[in-house]
Amino acid sequence: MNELAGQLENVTLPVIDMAPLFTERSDGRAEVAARIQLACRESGFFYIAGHGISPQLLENLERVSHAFFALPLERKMAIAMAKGGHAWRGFFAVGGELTSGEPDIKEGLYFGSELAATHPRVQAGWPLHGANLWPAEVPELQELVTGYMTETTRAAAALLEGIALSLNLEAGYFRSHYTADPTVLFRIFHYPVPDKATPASAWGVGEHTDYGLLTLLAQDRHGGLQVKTPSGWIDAPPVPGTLVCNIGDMLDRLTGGWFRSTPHRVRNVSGQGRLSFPLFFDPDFTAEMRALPKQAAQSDVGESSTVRWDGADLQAFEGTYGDYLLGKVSKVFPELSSGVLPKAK
Ligand SMILES: O=C(O)CCC(=O)C(=O)O
Ligand SMILES: [Fe+2]
Repeated sequence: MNELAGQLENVTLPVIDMAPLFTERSDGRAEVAARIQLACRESGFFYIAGHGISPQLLENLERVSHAFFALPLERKMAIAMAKGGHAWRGFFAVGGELTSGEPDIKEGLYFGSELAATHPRVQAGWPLHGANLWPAEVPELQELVTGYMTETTRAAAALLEGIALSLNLEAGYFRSHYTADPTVLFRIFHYPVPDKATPASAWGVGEHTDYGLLTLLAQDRHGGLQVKTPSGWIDAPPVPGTLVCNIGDMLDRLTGGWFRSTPHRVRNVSGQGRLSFPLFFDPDFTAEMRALPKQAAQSDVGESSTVRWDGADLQAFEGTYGDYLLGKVSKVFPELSSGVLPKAK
């Protein structure tokens, strides 16, 4: 951790070394779990070190992603999301996503678990299930994205064991109840330098919370991510070698608000194009969302747990994770969803 020390001066969120979660050492695991518990209750955001993801892989992914976004718009549109249909994959242009009702100043690529046309869920026409779209001009992207998703999913699964321990549940609790067949979505975002036509009030990503269990975010050196804390908005600047981790609405729902799904937003003021790489490690599409068993520590839920950034009553949600996700997706991509998604709750 020493080499990090100098980088941490402007960082107020905790950095948690999760390496003990990859071992059998119960004392080390308990210590990590205690730190996770504190972070999830305080802000729902922390950095993870010791995640096991190859820095070389991330470096290559960054280089190749820049090459993709530098293509002319019409070449990027060759894999536009509309062509991914139900699977919800491919490219969207700046202004194409409305995270909190207004167009975001970002473009991006959507990926997910690769499912063949013969997979029963694809055959049955399930939304958000299917094959990824890959750009012909940047062939290296496929192997890099696939490798990054594999490594980051492994880190997320280990981290979820730490979260289970932090809730007095057995380490495998979430795996056996919620993530045996997880919903894994991965995105690459490019936040361009705002041009003269961009209103000063516009956001790269508007204020929102994430939908599922865990988000693991790699960001390049430019920064711009802000997190809402009880004492106001704070920056979550890049810390080399770490990822930002935050918990989503479903962990908030499962813990009755004891763990926070915290609003965040992005504005790129670096003067250069910014890349970020969020991976969402979420429950099975079919998993029913209800409160955790009683032994999960969740006794002193404060009032803030019921007052949400979007006015929604998260604790009242009942249904599967798929229901929840489709409801969200149809709001952030209204145009696309009207054609391809079944009516969501
Ligand atoms: O780009 C970032 O730093 C954050 C992206 C984000 O919040 C999201 O994709 O949910
Ligand atoms: Fe987010």
